[in-house]
Amino acid sequence: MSKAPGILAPWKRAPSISVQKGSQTARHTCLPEAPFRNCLLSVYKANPLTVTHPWAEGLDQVVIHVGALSLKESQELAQHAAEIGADGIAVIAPFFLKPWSKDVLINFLKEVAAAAPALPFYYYHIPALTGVKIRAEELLDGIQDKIPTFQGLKFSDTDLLDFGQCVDQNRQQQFAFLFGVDEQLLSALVMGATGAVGSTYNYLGRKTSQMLEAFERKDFSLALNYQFCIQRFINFVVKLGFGVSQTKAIMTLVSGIPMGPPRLPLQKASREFTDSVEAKLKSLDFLSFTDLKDGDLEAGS
Ligand SMILES: CC(=O)N[C@@H]([C@@H](O)[C@H](O)[C@H](O)CO)[C@@H](O)CC(=O)C(=O)O
Repeated sequence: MSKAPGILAPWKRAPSISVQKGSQTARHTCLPEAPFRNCLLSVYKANPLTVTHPWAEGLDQVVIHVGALSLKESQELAQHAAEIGADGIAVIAPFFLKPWSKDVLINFLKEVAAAAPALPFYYYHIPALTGVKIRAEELLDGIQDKIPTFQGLKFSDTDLLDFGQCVDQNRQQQFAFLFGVDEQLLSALVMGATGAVGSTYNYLGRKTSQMLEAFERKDFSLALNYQFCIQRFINFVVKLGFGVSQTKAIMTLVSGIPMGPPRLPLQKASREFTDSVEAKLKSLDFLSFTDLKDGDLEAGS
């Protein structure tokens, strides 16, 4: 894995990218649907990512999310990911017709993984959105016997008991444990997270990098200060109402790159939201005035 500015040692085994946009530098794991969650399910098929896509340039690795509601569609996406040279695939649990037991979910994942047998496979655990609450710790028990390409887990849940047990019970494996609750990342690092994937790293990269550096230096008090600072921002936007549309609006605000409007059924974030966020980012010293770019806020919000 190549080195890049802002790379920190705990992120060794995770497939990762370094993102540098203006003053925002961060290294984080890349599941392309995270920065572009509209790609998840509905959009990917119509607009498949390619590893030569401008967004993928300079990335260390590209892991493509191929989850879908139908097994066949998921397998087709997995094959396509292999054909275009992805470094791995990730899959969420199907959530309309849900798997109700660990064995059923494993069988579904196994069939998807088998469609791209040369690619590392990641399970994307996000029960708040899928409604599939099978504990990750149970799922990981013996998973490589069923899915030999299993490489790791993206864990987007606040259950740190479950996350900790995933790490603790798999110490002999070289799995990637990628954490997805940005406001709790420090706790997950203590538990053994090897990487992170999250929406806020697209614009809070610098503060997150500083937290990771402090953690690496074992300056836990400073790391906690950074985590609290990040929490203050996330707490603020959660109270205003925070989701994919708002993420797009903030990314446009910070980067100046128009992210485009969200697709139905999502509604674009209001101008009032964007204005409040801009003021908050400045008051928390996340951004100076010059960091903010003149993006096309209409297109991006
Ligand atoms: C439920 C959810 O959206 N979680 C986010 C977090 O990054 C989240 O936005 C952040 O922790 C703020 O709560 C990620 O884990 C998932 C994500 O970014 C994605 O799939 O697009």
